[in-house]
Amino acid sequence: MGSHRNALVAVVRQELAEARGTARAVLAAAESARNEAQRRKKLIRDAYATCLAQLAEARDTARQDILRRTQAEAATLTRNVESLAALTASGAAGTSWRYWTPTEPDRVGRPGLLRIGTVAYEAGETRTKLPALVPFLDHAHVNVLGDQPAADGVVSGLLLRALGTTRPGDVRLSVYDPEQLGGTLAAFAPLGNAGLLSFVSPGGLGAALDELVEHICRVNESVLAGEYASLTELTAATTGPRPEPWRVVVLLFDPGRTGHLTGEQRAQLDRVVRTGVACGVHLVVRGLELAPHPTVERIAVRGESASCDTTGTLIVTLDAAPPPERIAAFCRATAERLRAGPPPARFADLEPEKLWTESSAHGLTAPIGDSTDGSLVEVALGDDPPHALIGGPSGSGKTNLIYAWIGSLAARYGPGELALYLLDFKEGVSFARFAPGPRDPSWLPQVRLAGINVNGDREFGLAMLRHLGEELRTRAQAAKRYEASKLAELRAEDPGGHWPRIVAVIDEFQVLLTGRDAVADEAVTLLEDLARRGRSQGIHLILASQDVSGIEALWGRSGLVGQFTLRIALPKARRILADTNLAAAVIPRFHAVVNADSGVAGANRVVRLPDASDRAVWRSLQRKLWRERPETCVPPRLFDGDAVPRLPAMYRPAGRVPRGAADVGSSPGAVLGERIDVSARPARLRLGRMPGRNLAVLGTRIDEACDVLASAALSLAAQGPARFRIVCLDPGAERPAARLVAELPQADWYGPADLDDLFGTLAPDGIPHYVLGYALDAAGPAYRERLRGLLADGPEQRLHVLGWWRSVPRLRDDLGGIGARLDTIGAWVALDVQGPELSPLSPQPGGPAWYPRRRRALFFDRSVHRHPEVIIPYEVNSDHT
Ligand SMILES: Nc1ncnc2c1ncn2[C@@H]1O[C@H](COP(=O)(O)OP(=O)(O)OP(=O)(O)O)[C@@H](O)[C@H]1O
Repeated sequence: MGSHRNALVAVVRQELAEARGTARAVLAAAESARNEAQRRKKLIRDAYATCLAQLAEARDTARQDILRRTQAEAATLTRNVESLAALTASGAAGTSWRYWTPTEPDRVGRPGLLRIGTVAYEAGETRTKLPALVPFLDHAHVNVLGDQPAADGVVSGLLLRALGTTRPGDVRLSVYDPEQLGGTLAAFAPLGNAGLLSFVSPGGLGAALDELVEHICRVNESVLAGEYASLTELTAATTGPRPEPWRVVVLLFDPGRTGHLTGEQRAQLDRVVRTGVACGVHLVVRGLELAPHPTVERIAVRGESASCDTTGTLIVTLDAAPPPERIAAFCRATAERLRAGPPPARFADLEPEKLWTESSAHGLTAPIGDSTDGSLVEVALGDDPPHALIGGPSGSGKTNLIYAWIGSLAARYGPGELALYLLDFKEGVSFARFAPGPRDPSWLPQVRLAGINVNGDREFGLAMLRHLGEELRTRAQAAKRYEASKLAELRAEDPGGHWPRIVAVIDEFQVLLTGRDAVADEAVTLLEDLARRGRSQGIHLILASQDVSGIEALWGRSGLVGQFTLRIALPKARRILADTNLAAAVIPRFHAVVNADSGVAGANRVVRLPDASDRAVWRSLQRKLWRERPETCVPPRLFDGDAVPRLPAMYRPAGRVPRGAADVGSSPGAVLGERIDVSARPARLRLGRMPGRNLAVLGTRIDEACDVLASAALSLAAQGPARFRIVCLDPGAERPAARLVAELPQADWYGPADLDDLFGTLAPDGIPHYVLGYALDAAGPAYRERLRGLLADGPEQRLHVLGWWRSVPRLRDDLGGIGARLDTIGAWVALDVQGPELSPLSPQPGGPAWYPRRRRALFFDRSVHRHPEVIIPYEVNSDHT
């Protein structure tokens, strides 16, 4: 029993032990599960915290980014708004009173917005202020409501800004101030002296409103006449001054009172509100609410602040009222200026709104200034009048007038419509501005030729006239082909052709005509032809002179002067207008009388001329036109009488020396200098195998003689194989002669002791030989015989002498003395040799009319010239200029 119990106990114990073991295991598993759960919970907590931190960081970055962008955008926006404000309310429209001065608009300027105060604005971290702007002239009536005296400050500020941004006389004020009897705006009273301000009496409001309504009716009926919607539109369409001034009517009511207006007055006021702005009538009403209308700008004043329709809910901090003494000073100055008349047009006012829109088929019309009422005065060139004569004493403004005219034409007519040829016989460079220069690369695209410092070179004037004469012939032939009788018809028949109108301006033209010589005779003939036939071929002449005798010389040639029906007389000009027409004697400085009827009294128009001489103003127009030039446009030819041309590189030997066998051509051309012509061609002497093909350079100017010989030799060397023998018998010429030897491919040097050698070795070998003789007259009698033989027989064997003799008698001595035949000298270049001395060499009895001058030479080639021609010896080495 005891063992059974023991056994039972043992079983129970065993089971208990097992149950405990199981319970322990279960506990351990539960604990491990709990631990795992706790670990996971911690993990999740940690992840959550990280997530939160990351989110916070991301949010922070995003916020920073947004803030940065907002700031940048706000800054840009502020800048834009500021520049917009500066643009729409520039100068007197927006400057604070401290720095305020009136700014007159240009002719095409239209009123913008006006500042009344500032609006505070947060631009990022900075607080900034923008001008608060309201519309007024051409845009709105202004209705100021609220506290006085700030409201009065707004009114006087707006009025001053409006007056200061318009021309004197363009705004007329009426003030109705029944409480203060005009005292509120007393500072504006000086305007009354010029009729720009009137006060309406306390009982006169009804009549004043009736008058305004009638004015609006009249503007609608006779000024706008159904063609324009508003005065603004009409003014924009015309070039003249504003057809009607703005009428600004200020009505100052006391806000504390009521019953300001009768029913009839209210109805009239409403009519003005509805219709006034289009007709230039603007109300400024304080203390009475105007009927709502899109053209009413309401400004509600509270203390020193305000809100208005334009700025919406933004609070405007109002500017202080302008100081009364400043208003009064401005009004006095305006009245004074009005009495003195409007200021003359500025050069920029002559510019059209768009460049190069005009066709010159029927003529050239351009304003050159304005009349005393401010409207531009146009001057026409075409079939009638075809040509113009300008006169006025020195300093009266002829050059300035020419600049103004050229600028005005050039802005309207492009290079396909207008070609300009400009010549100034005065000493000076007035036309140089049209050509590219070292300081300004721009040029006027219409200018084909500009001549400056031409006073000594009448031949250049002649060359220009000849060139125009050729153009006239070309046009006449084309007109004949197309059966056209004038340029407009030719252009219509030949639309693909290039037929611009040509305007040739010759300042101090009388220089060309004075003197009884071949130049004057030919110039008159050419001018007469151009004046007579140029009219129908679109070639127009503008001649200017300060010299009465020069103009009188023209009067003697009735065939010529009769064509110049357009006369422009500057102050104190004589003989430009008809004798009975004394207008030029009484016009003030910088004015001109324009008369398109040959100067008869009754056809005068007085023009105020703008200042077109100012280089900066001119340059701004020229640069604009230059940038617009078509690709085909080439710079003008500039002839400067004071400049010495250099021998062009193409006439100098370069690169490979031509081989002996190369073909040299039958008559190589020796280049001697630049011709005085429109295209600056070189003067050439053909050296063929014919008797007399030698050259004599005559005179004592060593530099120029050396340059002539050097350019002849170098240009011959550049054309093909040739052999040169340099004979230098004057120590003064040794340097340039030695330089020439150095530059020539095949040249030998002969000094005074080598003359036997020279003559002894000269033999024809098929290649041209050129003997360049410096001071050949120094060879002396011993060599004369051989020299004569060489001159006579050499050219046919291609042996040519290009020699310098220091005088004509010495040349003659070398050739056989008095009575000697000079046939062996087929061509000569005379430097400082007087005309009569050249008579033995010249076809004209008594010699050519030639007055030697620096860097000019007379060239005569018996085989091509009827008369000698003036040339400019090229500078070959730059030792002497
Ligand atoms: N309309 C003008 N407004 C302002 N200045 C002007 C005006 N016209 C001319 N001038 C100035 O007057 C001066 C003389 O003018 P300009 O050289 O045109 O006269 P001119 O008649 O050509 O004289 P000259 O025959 O001696 O050359 C210049 O300094 C020029 O700038």
